[in-house]
Parts: sequence; structure tokens; C-alpha cells
Amino acid sequence: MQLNSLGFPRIGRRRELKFALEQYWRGEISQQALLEQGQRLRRQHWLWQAEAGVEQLPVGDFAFYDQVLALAATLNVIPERHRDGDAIDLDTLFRVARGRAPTGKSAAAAEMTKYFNTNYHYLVPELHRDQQFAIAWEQLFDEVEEVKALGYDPKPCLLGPLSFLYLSKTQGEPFDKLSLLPALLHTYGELLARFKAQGVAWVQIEEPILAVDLDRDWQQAFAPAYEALSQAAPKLLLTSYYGSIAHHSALVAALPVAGLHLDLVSAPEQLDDFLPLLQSGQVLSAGVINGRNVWAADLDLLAKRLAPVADALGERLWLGSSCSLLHSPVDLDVETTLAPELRQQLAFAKQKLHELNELQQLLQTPASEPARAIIERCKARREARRLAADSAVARRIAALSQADFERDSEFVVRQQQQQAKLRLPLLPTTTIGSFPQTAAIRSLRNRWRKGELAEAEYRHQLQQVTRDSISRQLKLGLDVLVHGEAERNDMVEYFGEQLAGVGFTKNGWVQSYGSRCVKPPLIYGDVSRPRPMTVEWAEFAQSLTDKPVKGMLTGPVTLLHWSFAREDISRETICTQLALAIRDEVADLEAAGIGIIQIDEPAFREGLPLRRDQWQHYLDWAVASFKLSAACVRDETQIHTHMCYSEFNDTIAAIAAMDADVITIETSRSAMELLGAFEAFDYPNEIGPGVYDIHSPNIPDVAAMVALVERAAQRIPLRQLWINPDCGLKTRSWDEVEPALRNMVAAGRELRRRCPLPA
Ligand SMILES: Nc1nc2c(c(=O)[nH]1)N[C@@H](CNc1ccc(C(=O)N[C@@H](CCC(=O)N[C@@H](CCC(=O)N[C@@H](CCC(=O)O)C(=O)O)C(=O)O)C(=O)O)cc1)CN2
Ligand code: MET
Ligand SMILES: [Zn+2]
Repeated sequence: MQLNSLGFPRIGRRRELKFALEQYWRGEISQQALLEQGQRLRRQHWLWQAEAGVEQLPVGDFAFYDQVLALAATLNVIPERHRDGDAIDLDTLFRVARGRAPTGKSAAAAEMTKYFNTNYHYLVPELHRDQQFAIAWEQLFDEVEEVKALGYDPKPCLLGPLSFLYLSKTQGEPFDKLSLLPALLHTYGELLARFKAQGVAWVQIEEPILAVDLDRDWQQAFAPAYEALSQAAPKLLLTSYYGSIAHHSALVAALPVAGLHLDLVSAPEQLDDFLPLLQSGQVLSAGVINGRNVWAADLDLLAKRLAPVADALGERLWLGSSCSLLHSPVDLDVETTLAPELRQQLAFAKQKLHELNELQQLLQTPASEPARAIIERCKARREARRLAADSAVARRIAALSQADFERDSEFVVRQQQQQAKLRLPLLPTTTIGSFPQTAAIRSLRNRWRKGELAEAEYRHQLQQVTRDSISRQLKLGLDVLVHGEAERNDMVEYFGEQLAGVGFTKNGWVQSYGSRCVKPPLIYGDVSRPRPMTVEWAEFAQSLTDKPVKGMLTGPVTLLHWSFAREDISRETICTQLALAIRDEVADLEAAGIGIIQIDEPAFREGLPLRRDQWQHYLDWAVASFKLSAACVRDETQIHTHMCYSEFNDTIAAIAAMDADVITIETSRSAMELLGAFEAFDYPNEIGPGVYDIHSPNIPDVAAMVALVERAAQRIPLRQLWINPDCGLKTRSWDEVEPALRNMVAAGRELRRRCPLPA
């Protein structure tokens, strides 16, 4: 019974990779030093996995920026604009990812997008009609040798050819991506043959697209593709994750692969679907340890469920994590200040490997002393969870009525009252909330956390920062101001730290993209808001000006989706609890005289289930939670929401049902095409389509922004439009932000001059 690790986080338990990357990009260390840091991390992570009893160590889970980008490089799928001669080196990859690197010419970075329904971003490979594939980057093969040199067996992990194609985008003249499959399979064949020549026994070939709804042509491509691949290859472990693949079971069962990995955390019922379909000799890797959450597993219950399967399959049953541990923080051992009650409920990546080992013990020697101790621990943990409930929260939810979810009047009535109160011009200008999180601000917070800076002094300094950002906005002439979010480490973590029922770690970092990480809060109990979280900052900022300053909150759906949530109650219920906590804050902001309140929901779309037949249920409770968080205000109080990373065709009815008075969205990169959905739907409320891309350091010029708004005005009535950037500005510097906003405000003035409307 082998233990199957699908991949280990690469960032390092102290974010060593992040710091090495950023030093390298700043020119402070050599490429050699960066490569050596990568090697040290891989070695450490392999040794941890081996210690836990994992026999085949994953290779290909490490990447200096992104594993999809590394695979694209391996296959020679690198855009011309990022090349510098024929050979690909590490700087080529960084130019693809960031647009620039210590060597070579800068060029627009490739697009980054969310990997399925996770908060991890991958770089989208760009394919041309006449794409040539070839093995062009040796990292995977080198790492196979590294594992062998350590004395272990390597298991290369790579995205399969169909998922690779599916996640790529076409460039130039449109064409059917599947037309590239034969050529791609040829190169995958070479890759697999090289692994075989290196002595590799198994390859983890990942086809996560099996968990989504696939058109016929994609379904039909699987059988011939895997027929071709199985020829010269090591044994293939066809790997799925993030959801059930039972809707493709007939197709999957017929593929010539030596093993099948199923994510039995997100879809436990697939076990019964696939057991009778296994081919003779085929391995089943049961993904039962959750790679996407931090809670210690109920190993005793898992063992009970798997015991008959182990009896039936013997050596052919492997025990695995549900998916790669990429989405999990690295090591609980470095969390030295967690409350013991919370700590005993947790398992991070390193601990999850030991859970696999303990599960193996429970299955192999159920009556042994160690097995009995494991079972006792599991029972105690469940008991502790049961005792921690806050019944007041449940009572409050039970007492909700429909009226709690609805504003007093419909939008047109509210709009008039808001206009009368706020007196905003046509095409009001605003920003999305955050201003540059400068090194000085981060360092203040760092010293405060270490106790080197007193609370009062920390707050005083942050007030100075806020004062400065208000005065810059006044000089720029923006219509609706923001306080700038300087006091927030992160838009989710900041709230997590203040809510009851929510815990947070010191080092529980998870890679979001490249060197950027997030520290998701741990929602372990019933959520409530003991005291106001943002009111003082909003009040302070509003006290500095007569112009409206937006109150700034993160919405319940996003708080849920970007946290590690408990699993003993439904996500819908957790979201309702979060909504009530935010609702309390909204009410306090309004009472403090804040006339515009923004409730950000950037993760709204990303929370959609993978399968369409589950969308409506999700949308129903997600919309209801947002409305519950916002609906307590008077008609004259204007509610904004903000969404980036979205594509609205599928969800526009739900977006409209949220009934925010104003929604600001990311549109500039798609040249306002996203607005098509709003136009087609006759979206009734106000919209701020982003007029410039905050991900780029370039300063947008006035004419470009005027043109974008004019394009927007062809689709949306002018009276409904706002002018704002795509997203928050926290990752930019003031040198970039000030000229960009100056131009944005100028664009607004120019447009008002061109198209004056009676007020
Ligand atoms: N939760 C969440 N998910 C999200 C997003 C988001 O904003 N939040 N946006 C999208 C992803 N975009 C992202 C954009 C930027 C960062 C980002 O910049 N992360 C920072 C960490 C932000 C943070 O928590 N900063 C802390 C500082 C943490 C830190 O590194 N401290 C240093 C010391 C810093 C110093 O003294 O200067 C240390 O501990 O060593 C703070 O401000 O307090 C990073 O990786 O560097 C992450 C995701 C999608 N998902
Ligand atoms: N208010 C937040 C900000 O401006 C919204 C970010 S959406 C990822 O940073
Ligand atoms: Zn955003």
C-alpha cells in the first residue's frame, strides 16, 4: 500500500523561495544563488516526504514561478516576444511571467488566471496555429536525477496533454486547439520516453479537466490520446482532482492507464462509481487527505471506509492527498503561538504526509498500540469541535426573515435619494480601495507586531499615511475618495484577525502566484463580530474632507472563499454567518456617517462550482449572503461592490440580483468586451468599468481612457457609468499611481465636456 504525494508546496516554510526570487529580480543575488536555493528547498521537501514513508517522490511540483509555465517551457511553448535567442533559460520564464527579467528585453507578460476553482494563478500558455512542440527545457529531467542521487525513486508529475491544451489560449487567427493534439502527443511521447530511459517507473499525468463539463470533441480525444501515450511510457497514473469525474466514468474506465487517482475529499461518492470499473491490475490512488484545507483528518473514519477496499485491492490501493499540497501551508511545527485547542485540529502539508502514514497503520495493523492511540486522538478532536459551538449565532440565523435580505426601496428610488444626497457629477471618478502598501507601511506593521512599536504610535503613523492619501486624492480631484487600506495586511486576513470563530497563523503562507503569497484565515467556529473592525479608520478619513469617503469591507463570499473553512457545517451556513458579521459593520459605518460603503466580492465568480448543474444552488446562497450583508442601510446610503477576475456572461443575472447600487469591475484588458453581458442583460444599476490595468507599471494616457469610456458608453447609458481603475493599487508605487490617476481624472473632465447631460 503505497503513500502517494501529489506534490509539495515549493514556497518554503519561511517563504525562502519568495525572498530568493525577489532578491534575484532586484539584482541582489546571482542566478546561481537562486538556483541553489531552489535545490535546497526541493531536497528538504523530498526528505520530509521520504521520512513520512512516501516511496515515490514527486518531481515537477517545484517551479520557480509556476508549474504550468515550466511545463510550457519544457514543450517549447514560449511566446516569441519573450525569447532572447533560441535557448530558454530561467530569465525567459520570468519574462513570460512578469514582462521583465534581469536579462533580455521587456515585453508584455503572459496572461495569468485562476487554476480551476482555486486561489492559485497559473500562466496561460499561448498557442499559435502552426505551433511547433519540442523538448526545450530540461528542469524536469534534471530533477529526476536529483531524486535518484538522493537515493529515492522519482515520480514526475505533469499536466496531461488534454488539460494542457484546454488551459492554453490561442493567439492570432482563431483555430481549434485540438488540431494541435497530434503534434503535442508526439512531444509528450518523447518526454515520457526520456523518463523511462531515466528509470522512472510511474508518471503522474494530471487531467483535472475531467472534473468539468467537456464537449464531445474533448471527451472523444481522450481514448486515442492515451492509446498513443501508453506506447513507450512508464506506467501512467491518470490523476484527477478538485471534483468528481464520475460523469466521464465510461471514458476514463476504458483508458489504457496503469492507475487512477481520484479526489475522494471533494467527491467521496466516486469511490463506489469507480471500484467496479477498475481494470485488472489497475492501481487506485485514493485521495483522502485534503490538499486544500488545513483540518486534521478523521483518520479513524477514513480507515473504516477504506478497510474493505484495502481487502479487495491489496497492493493496488494507494493512499494519497486529494490533490497537490500546493494549496496548503507548509509546516505546523513553525506555528509556535497558536492556541492549543486550534492547533490540535490542524494539519499542514508536512503533517498531512504523516496522516497518510497513520492511515496506513490503521489499515495494516488496526489492533496495534499506535493505531489505538491514533483513534483516540481522532475522537478527542471531534469532541473538542463539538463543544466549541456559539449558539447565539445559530439563533440569529434562525430568526432571519426575507425582509432582512432586501433594501427598503427598489434601485430607481434609491438612486434618486443618493443623487440628492451625494450630488456627484456625471461619470464620477473613484478608486477601488487600496493605495500603495509601501515598504515603510509594511515595516511599521512588522515592528508593531514584534512589539517594537507601541499600539498608539502604530495607529498614529497609519493616520499620517491615511492623511497623506486623502490629501493626494483631493489634489488629484477625485470625486469619491477611499482611506487607502494602509492598516490592512490583506483584504481577507485583516478581517479574519478580528472576527470571533476565526483564527490566523504566523507562517501559514500559501502561494497565490509567483512570489506572492496569502495567509488564509482559519474559520474554525461560529463567526461573529465582537466589535467594529473598520469604523475608526473610515471615520478618521471622512473627518479630513467634505467629499464622500467610501467605507471599505470584504464581502462574505470572498471571506469564505479565501479562507480555510470548517467542514462540519455547510459553506452556505458559514457564508450566512460571515454576512451577519459584515452586516454589523455596515450598520456601524452608516451610523458613523459614512454615506458610501463598498463590499468587495472579487472571489464571487471563482467560487462557482466546476460543474454547471451545481451553479444555481451556489449562486442562490452567494447572492443571498451578499444581500444580507448590505441590505440593512437606508435608501440614501450607497452600496458598492467590486469584482475583478470575472467574466460575467454566466453570472450576470446573479450579479444583478445582488442589487448593489454601483459595481466596479475589471474590464480594461478586454477593452470593455466584458460589458457585453451587462448590455445584453439591460443591467439596471450603476457600473464602473475599470479604465486602466493596475497590474502593469505603465501610465495609461488620457486619450486611451477617454476612448475606453466612449466604448463603454456605446453599451451602457452614460448616466450609469463611473470612472475607476480595474482594481486596488496596493501593489503599485505612488510614482505610478499619481500620474495614472491624474490622467484618469483628466479623462473624466474631457468626457464631461464632450457629453454634457442635464443633471
Ligand atoms: N487573500 C487574498 N487573496 C487574493 C488576493 C488578495 O488580495 N488577498 N488578490 C489576488 C491575488 N493577489 C495577490 C496580490 C498581492 C499579494 C501580496 O502582495 N502578498 C504579500 C503579502 C501581503 C501581506 O500579508 N503583507 C504583510 C507583511 C507580510 C510580510 O512579508 N512581512 C515581512 C516583513 C515586512 C517588512 O518588514 O517590510 C516578514 O514577515 O518577513 C503586511 O502587510 O503586514 C506577499 O506575498 O508578499 C498576494 C496576492 C487573488 N487572491
Ligand atoms: N478594496 C480592495 C483593494 O483595493 C479590492 C481588491 S480586489 C482583489 O485592494
Ligand atoms: Zn480587485
